[in-house]
Amino acid sequence: MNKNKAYYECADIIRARTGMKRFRTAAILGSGLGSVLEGIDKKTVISYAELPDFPLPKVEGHAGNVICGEINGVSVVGFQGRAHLYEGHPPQSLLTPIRTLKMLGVEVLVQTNSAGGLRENLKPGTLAVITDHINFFGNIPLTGENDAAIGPRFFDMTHAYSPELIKIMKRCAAEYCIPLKEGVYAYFMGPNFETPAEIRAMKLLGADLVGMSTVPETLTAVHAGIQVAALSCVTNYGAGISKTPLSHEETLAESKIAGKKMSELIFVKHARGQLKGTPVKIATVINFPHGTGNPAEYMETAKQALESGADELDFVFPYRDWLNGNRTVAVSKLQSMSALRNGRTVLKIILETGELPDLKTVREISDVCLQTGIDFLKTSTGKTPVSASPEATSVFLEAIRDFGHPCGIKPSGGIRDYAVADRYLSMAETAWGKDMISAANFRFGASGLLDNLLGGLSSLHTENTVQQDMKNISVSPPFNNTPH
Ligand SMILES: O=P(O)(O)O[C@H]1O[C@H](CO)[C@@H](O)[C@H]1O
Ligand code: HPA
Repeated sequence: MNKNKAYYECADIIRARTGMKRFRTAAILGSGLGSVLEGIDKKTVISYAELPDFPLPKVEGHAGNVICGEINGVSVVGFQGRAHLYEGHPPQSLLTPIRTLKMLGVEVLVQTNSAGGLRENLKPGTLAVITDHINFFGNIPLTGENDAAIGPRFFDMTHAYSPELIKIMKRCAAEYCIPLKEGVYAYFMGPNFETPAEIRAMKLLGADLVGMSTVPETLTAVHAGIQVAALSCVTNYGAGISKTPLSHEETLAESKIAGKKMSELIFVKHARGQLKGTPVKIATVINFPHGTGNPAEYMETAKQALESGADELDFVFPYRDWLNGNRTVAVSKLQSMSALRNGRTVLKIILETGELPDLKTVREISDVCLQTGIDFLKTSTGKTPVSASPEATSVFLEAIRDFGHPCGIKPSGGIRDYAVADRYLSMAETAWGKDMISAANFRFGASGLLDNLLGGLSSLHTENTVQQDMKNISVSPPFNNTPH
């Protein structure tokens, strides 16, 4: 290999600055997605400007930093932003970042980008894994003399986007209940967005996504023997499909939201890794937080959650349907959710009691839930002005006692200190009898309570119940807000 190439020097600088010799995995973070790796461990940030011959992005949303560190003990190097050919960079200048990765020992490159969606199911906000691409623009980084030490003159693109990595991405997304679509990415050089006719043509040719990046880097990486995976964040429908004019502002606004989902995918995984081998149970919220979700979508999410090993589902009762007079609709949604359970699933129903007009309604809905055979009545999502209340909890306790079959309760939302928690517990003891209360039928929504409990645990007479309960942690799917 020719030692004069700038990418050797870039790799040396990165090694020296980070003290890390080798990086296994790399990520390129597209428009507005630069924050995805912000939370990595042992972080070092190096500006592209410090690296010789590194093309500097000039577009907003591309910070131009190398961010290095570790995720779950795996060394990662990320590029916050990329240079695009439409910025006027010579195509060959895009070789430097990818070959720097090669010199650092990178085996897997995960690319992200913002893209237009060409199909109805690829609506803004969707994440899609790229399965292949279409490139009609000849001027790519590998045009010109070939460096045979890096890769062959002619190289195969049959599996440019590693089928193995695609499988892993899909598995991870399913595990963390992140809806993930897939599609073929059509590369346009830009900087203009495409015309409606171009979009129609691309659709006919089999494209699902469209964008102005990723392909030069994929080609350069595949040539160098690096495995590629790529994830598009759909920020808009393609021209002619979108009802509004396309703009980079829209790209940035949408990708900011999706960037959070991407980070959560990475860091929920991190948390999951840490929980491995512990008795901590995984619960996920469904139809959260308003109980107004699209049944097809939340049923799919619940299915995926169960397939991925979730132990518990916290379903927000469609209380707005109920309050609008559509009681049959609300009950049928509840029954469908209940029917989805496997033998070991714990189903908790969040009634959102603070939004119900009176205690009579709390009782009516509680009775319907009990007749459906659910496992816990839960007061609140914590997202409404009024959350758990002793009055609603008392109605739960009576309804369950009258029903005569086991069902637990979970006061949740706004319970922040153990004195208050203790009051709820005393209510349950009075209603059901002290010996009847256990972690199997009494829980708190503990997220705001946990630190306080840890401080005062030893003095609490219900130590065993609370400790047991703390083994049940709720993990919200990344598309939702965290439940309380
Ligand atoms: O592909 P990334 O770099 O994410 O950015 C996409 O967003 C920009 C257009 O808004 C274009 O650069 C397009 O390619
Ligand atoms: N076309 C090209 N690039 C894009 C688009 C698009 O519709 N959206 C985001 N990047």
